[in-house]
Amino acid sequence: MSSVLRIHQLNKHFANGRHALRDVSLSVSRGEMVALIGASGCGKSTLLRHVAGLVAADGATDSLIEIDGCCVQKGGRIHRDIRKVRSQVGFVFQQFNLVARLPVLVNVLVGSLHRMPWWRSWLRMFTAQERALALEALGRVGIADCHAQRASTLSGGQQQRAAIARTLVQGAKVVLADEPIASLDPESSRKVMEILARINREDGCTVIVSLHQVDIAMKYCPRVVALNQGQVVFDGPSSALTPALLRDLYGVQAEELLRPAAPAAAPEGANVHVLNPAAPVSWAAQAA
Ligand SMILES: Nc1ncnc2c1ncn2[C@@H]1O[C@H](COP(=O)(O)OP(=O)(O)OP(=O)(O)O)[C@@H](O)[C@H]1O
Repeated sequence: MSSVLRIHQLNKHFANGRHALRDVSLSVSRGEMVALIGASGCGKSTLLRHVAGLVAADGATDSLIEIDGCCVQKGGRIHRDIRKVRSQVGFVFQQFNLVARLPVLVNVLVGSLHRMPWWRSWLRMFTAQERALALEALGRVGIADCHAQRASTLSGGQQQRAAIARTLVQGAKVVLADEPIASLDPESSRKVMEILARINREDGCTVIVSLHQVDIAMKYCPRVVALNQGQVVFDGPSSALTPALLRDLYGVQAEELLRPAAPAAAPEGANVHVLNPAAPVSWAAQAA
């Protein structure tokens, strides 16, 4: 499989001296669905923001980020053609990032702005074809009937689904989802994760999603990358992760990752690994 994302020797110190990313190197193949896990403050958001070219890495280094062979940043400098690269990358934020007062359909149509002349985007003049595409995307995430409502009137889960519809309209090859379910109830979380898995499966879209709970990462993502204090400490099949390994990697912080998702998140008959920190042996046996 060809590599769609390449990260080489990424380091990031913030102005306050915090060393948030330490020599991060990763390669993600086209069509993979990868979970980025780690305790709070380990650098998940910082890494995704670097990949999207929203933050520059430390200068005077050999760092490199490429998406589909195009440079996002090199040696701490964001590439001058970053807008072109960003058009291939959909970013789903924890807090949805929709324009609250605008209708849902217009929010989704924002995903097509990069394909139209500036005057049309400025006047918000969308063609019938663009509207049809946006409606179709809303249908795929199950909220077509909400298209005329203001974004602010949707539930959190519906807003997140609208944000995913926006990436569909954008035609993103890579979707970066930064804790997309962190503020959602279990049932909405399940729907959002199912939709991300479906666009990965059906559209061949590469998905990298940061998550707090290991059980959700294991259920939806065949590959897991775990960070600890800005460093990649595990990169491999999610089935290889065990509570014992997580405790080795994280020490006391492992409890944060092992906290199971609420049972309501599990669909009937689903093969969910419910992580019980009190019973690591049986869970490890199940995962093996
Ligand atoms: N703009 C900034 N200035 C200074 N420090 C920052 C900045 N952004 C992030 N940090 C620090 O970098 C580290 C990594 O933060 P980051 O938000 O990437 O973690 P995270 O793994 O996404 O955490 P969470 O799961 O809580 O969202 C943290 O210690 C954070 O305080």
